[in-house]
Amino acid sequence: MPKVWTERILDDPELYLIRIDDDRIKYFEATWDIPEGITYNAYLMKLKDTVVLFDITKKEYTEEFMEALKGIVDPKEITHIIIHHTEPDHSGALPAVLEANGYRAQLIGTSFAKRFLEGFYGEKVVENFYAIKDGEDMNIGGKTFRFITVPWLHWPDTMITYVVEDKLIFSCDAGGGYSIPPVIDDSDEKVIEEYLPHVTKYIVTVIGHYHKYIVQNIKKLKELGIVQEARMILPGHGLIWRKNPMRIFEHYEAVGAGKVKKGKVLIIYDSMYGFVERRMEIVLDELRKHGLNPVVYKFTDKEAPAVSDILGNVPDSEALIIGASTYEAEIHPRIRYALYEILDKANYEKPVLIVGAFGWAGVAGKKIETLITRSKFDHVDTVESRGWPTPEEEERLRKGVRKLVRWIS
Ligand SMILES: Cc1cc2nc3c(=O)[nH]c(=O)nc-3n(C[C@H](O)[C@H](O)[C@H](O)COP(=O)(O)O)c2cc1C
Repeated sequence: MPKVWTERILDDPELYLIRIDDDRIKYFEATWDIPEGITYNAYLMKLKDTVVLFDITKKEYTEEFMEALKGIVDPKEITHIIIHHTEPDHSGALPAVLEANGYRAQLIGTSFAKRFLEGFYGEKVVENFYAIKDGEDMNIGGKTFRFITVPWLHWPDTMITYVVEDKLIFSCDAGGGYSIPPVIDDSDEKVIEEYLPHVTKYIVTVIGHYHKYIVQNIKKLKELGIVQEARMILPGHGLIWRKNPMRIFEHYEAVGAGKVKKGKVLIIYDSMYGFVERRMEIVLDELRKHGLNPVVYKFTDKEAPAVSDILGNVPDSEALIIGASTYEAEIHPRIRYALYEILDKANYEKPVLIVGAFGWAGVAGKKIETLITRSKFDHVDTVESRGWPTPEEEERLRKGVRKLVRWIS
């Protein structure tokens, strides 16, 4: 059974969090390994003669959500449902909520959201849907609700709500992260330190494909002045930010821009029988001589790290070293997949050194080089050879690392 939190988080206005801790999930979006789990956060605000529900939850947790909701309000009393983003982890239980509500509530979202909801759940769900314009203000229960579109954070339908008088930002996916924090907000520094790497992993795997929009949209919100003055940021996943609301958007900006941790070098390689591995031992030795901090992920016959974890380590790395064997005239399949995702989700301007091993005709190194050259990454060197590395090969590898070190510095 997932833990369900129904917490009153503000008295004025009367605001509740309904958080479902999904500890059953293994692969977010049927792709990203998240043994750390995820939470789905919805919020409910009671105002004068008005009850506003912000987002919902995943279909799988409809029963738990309805029970929690009924503990706070009679669903028939809900007058407005704000849909920030229609992805079914936030909207799956919408038909059940509307059913219990007798279809009285007005839905509010972008015109994209209306189209998507109709496609997901049918016409009836959007019969009473109001499509907002970017920056539009609506008076709801005596408060000014400002709706601001933030396209591609993380779908084209996405918007946030700013409750002007109370300076509250309901931000849905933006500001969210993986894992199930043991508390609901940012009051404990230790919790935040453990949580932020899960936020980075979430940003890269979920929004990474659109990471330039992270920077653009936060700039837009800053120009509107609302990030700086926000009293609370209330995302659709993970911690609520009320002690230092700016901090989560600063973290998003840093990841979006690929802000580096000095000295961190991400190393990814496969090795079936130890030939690439031997090369990487030489590379690691040379890196350490230069005082760099390697973070290593390797695919062998004993281990296969999650690509989601590798992706989470790209944004703050100063450089990448990719090692691969040639496999049936291709890049080894594990590295092929990891690289494909890096280029799609974590395509940053960072230097890359390529290391390859082959049996009869090297292909992997050249193929990786072509992919890197066409991406935002900078190609530093490719060192590829047959079988066990000779002393000359060892020197070529060390030279490649020194070139990378010079590039970084
Ligand atoms: C299934 C398989 C397919 C391979 N295909 C190729 C190939 O197409 N071309 C090549 O030159 N070597 C090929 N090799 C040889 C490896 O690339 C070579 O042994 C390399 O040194 C392996 O490094 P590793 O033990 O670190 O994985 C293949 C090896 C295996 C096991």
